[in-house]
Amino acid sequence: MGCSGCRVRFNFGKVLSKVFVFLTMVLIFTYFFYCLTGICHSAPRTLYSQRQALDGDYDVLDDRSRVLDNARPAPRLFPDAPSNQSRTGSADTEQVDAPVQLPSHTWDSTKEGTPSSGMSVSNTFGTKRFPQAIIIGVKKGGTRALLEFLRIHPDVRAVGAEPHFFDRFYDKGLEWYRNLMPRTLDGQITMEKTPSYFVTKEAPSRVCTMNCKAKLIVVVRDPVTRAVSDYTQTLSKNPGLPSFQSLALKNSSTGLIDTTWSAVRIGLYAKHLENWLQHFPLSHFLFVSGERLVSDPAGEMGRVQDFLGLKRVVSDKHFYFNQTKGFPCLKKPEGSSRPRCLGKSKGRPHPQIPSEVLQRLRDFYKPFNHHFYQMSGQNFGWD
Ligand SMILES: Nc1ncnc2c1ncn2[C@@H]1O[C@H](COP(=O)(O)OS(=O)(=O)O)[C@@H](OP(=O)(O)O)[C@H]1O
Repeated sequence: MGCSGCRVRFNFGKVLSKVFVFLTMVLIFTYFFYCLTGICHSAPRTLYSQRQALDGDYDVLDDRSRVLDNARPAPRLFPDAPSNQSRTGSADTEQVDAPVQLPSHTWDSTKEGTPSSGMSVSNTFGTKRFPQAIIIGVKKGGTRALLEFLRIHPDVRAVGAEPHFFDRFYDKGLEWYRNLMPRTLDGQITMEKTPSYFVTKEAPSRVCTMNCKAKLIVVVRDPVTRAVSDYTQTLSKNPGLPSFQSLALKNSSTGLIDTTWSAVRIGLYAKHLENWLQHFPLSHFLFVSGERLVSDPAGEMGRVQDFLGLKRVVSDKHFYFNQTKGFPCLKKPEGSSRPRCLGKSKGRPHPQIPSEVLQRLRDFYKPFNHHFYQMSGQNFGWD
């Protein structure tokens, strides 16, 4: 009697250990399945993203908005949106920024999009494709605002951080680049923005090697204000920087402009555009006014959506003017807790620059601006 009780307990123990082994195998199998479909890749922060966080133009909010973008459910598609080219899929490489304290009015996607909590199954659907449209410039033109406004569109998926593939990381190869892209479904557009492409000599031929049909967006802003904005950004990281005028002028008595200073050189839009036009026809470009993106974001977004062949989804109902920020911000999306403005690194107050220095720069840019108006067929009214 006692012995048969032992046997029952013994058998029960065996069954229990078998169940345990079975469950462990199910767990391991499930883990590998998710790894194969890409989810495990989301957690670690790559060396590359850390490098970007240290980079001059990098906005820490950007990566987290990318996490949100990759985590949101698959959006509804519009049949009239352009179709994608590449169809091959590969593993995800999410980039996750360390949490930082954010002011309540800034873009904050940490709550909704942490890799542990927010990874929806939509992440496993779709295909990583090369971008069909790229915001190639210009630095300090308003490129971040444009990309974030575009990301509201259900048919646009974009890399949050700047990949810098066609200028800095080209030797990593096209597959590396495609792996950075979010997955898209048919009819969705893949996008990225790296404003330094516009002034990179090799970028046009490299972009053409990837996709000669790519649509190219350039956000342009008065080159004088742009130069001051560029200087303000550098100054914020290096408070010991010499004055704007000492960098902009070769010699204060002659008043000659130093075109070797990147803050000045980037504003020679006609010169950079000439380089791009050797590889792409003008019809592939859309020039967005950085000024109108602030004064009339919905109007400018209408042009951008038309250019991309998208239905006009982003409209004036998405924006409001935030008096504190001094810029348009996105209205509180349904189901979200707060409205969204760009971070502190966008819309910084500019230092006072002597008016004669600004005037000297204006005179210097005038012929280049006019040449650019002729080339682009648009008068931006900077002078
Ligand atoms: N909605 C909104 N919110 C905040 N800022 C806005 C917005 N729209 C355009 N801008 C202008 O964008 C300027 C920064 O440009 P970029 O995003 O291209 O800068 S960067 O090259 O990525 O560093 C930034 O320049 P500064 O004002 O000099 O900081 C802004 O003037």
